[in-house]
Amino acid sequence: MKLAVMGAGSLGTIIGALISKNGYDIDLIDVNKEHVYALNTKGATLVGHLNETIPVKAILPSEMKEKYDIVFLLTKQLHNQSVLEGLLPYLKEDGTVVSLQNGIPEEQVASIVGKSRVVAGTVNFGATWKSPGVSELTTEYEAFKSNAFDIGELNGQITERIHTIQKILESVGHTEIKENLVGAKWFKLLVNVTMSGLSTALGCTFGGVLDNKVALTSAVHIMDEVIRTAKAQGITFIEMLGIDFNQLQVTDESQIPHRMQLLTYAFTPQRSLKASMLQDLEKGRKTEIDYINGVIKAKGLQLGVDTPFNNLVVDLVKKAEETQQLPVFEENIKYFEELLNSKGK
Ligand SMILES: NC(=O)C1=CN([C@@H]2O[C@H](COP(=O)(O)OP(=O)(O)OC[C@H]3O[C@@H](n4cnc5c(N)ncnc54)[C@H](OP(=O)(O)O)[C@@H]3O)[C@@H](O)[C@H]2O)C=CC1
Ligand SMILES: CC(C)(CO)C(=O)C(=O)O
Repeated sequence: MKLAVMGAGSLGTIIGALISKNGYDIDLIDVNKEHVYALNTKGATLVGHLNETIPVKAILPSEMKEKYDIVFLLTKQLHNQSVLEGLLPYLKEDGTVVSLQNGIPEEQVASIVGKSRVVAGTVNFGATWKSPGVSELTTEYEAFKSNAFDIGELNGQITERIHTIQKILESVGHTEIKENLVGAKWFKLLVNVTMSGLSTALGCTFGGVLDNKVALTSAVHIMDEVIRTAKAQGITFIEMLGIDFNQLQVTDESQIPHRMQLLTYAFTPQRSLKASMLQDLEKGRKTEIDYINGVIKAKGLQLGVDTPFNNLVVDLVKKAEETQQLPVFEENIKYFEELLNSKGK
């Protein structure tokens, strides 16, 4: 079985290396020449909550030769059209693309490679690319090992191929097959919209959001907007940490302190996480904001759900992209404070 990771960056380096270590034949495909060279000559060096160097085979997209059975898609969504069009000649007729990106990219992926060749999943840990050949695991080891991926078929069926993919991903960490894949993707979207989007807009870690009353109250409202948008489409989130997020819509102001407590409980173990979108801003790059908070803004508009907190996150992140200035917490928190005051919240 011939495997590939398409986009061996922060996550792809770790995932590709650990699958390779388990004896699978996997190519780590990436456009960064220096990174590809370092991976081939020195191996993949995993740091942070991991500490090992693993021999891997890395190639540039222009060096693809063989056809792949399974490709783990780990480039940023911004590049999906060109990445997938380039991959098409190298994907077997009965091959599969495992879309592991944040957001809800499956429709677009399917429109390029064909619906029957797509399965999807969520990555439940964080990683940061450090330098050529080196990637850092930013989630604590136990949390990473015990809850690495949720995966599933788009139609929720339990098939032989989803079991095969589960077995491969178990090389990295615990992998659950979800019949409610849409609910799993939307739960990850809720996390990304609420915590990654807001922390990026404020230029802080997840802990920075939890430690500030205005930020945490805003996070509750952002989460509420996601829940309302999901509900309007008939989407049911999977449960996480025994919490049913479907029940957390804010119908009365008095519920806000309880929601703040729940967010603190759920994300305290992730305090040190820095959203991948903030890492993009630090590198002077465009973020996936259109595919994360932008999805809620667009769907909210379409479905008649008001999403002012989420729209503010989109505006602030886009401003940072355009001006190439990193968000400053003390400046941007004022916009959220104004929004809270204007709503009398
Ligand atoms: N990092 C994290 O903690 C998490 C990220 N995710 C999601 O996973 C996905 C990947 O994220 P992440 O690993 O952070 O992203 P990175 O940007 O770190 O990695 C993507 C890699 O793909 C490379 N690349 C760009 N264009 C191409 C191309 N045409 N062909 C092959 N490789 C290409 C990039 O090279 P170059 O940098 O030179 O452009 C980079 O090395 C995203 O959707 C993200 O939202 C999900 C959970 C956690
Ligand atoms: C929440 C986090 C950090 C890890 O799952 C992530 O998905 C991201 O910021 O891209």
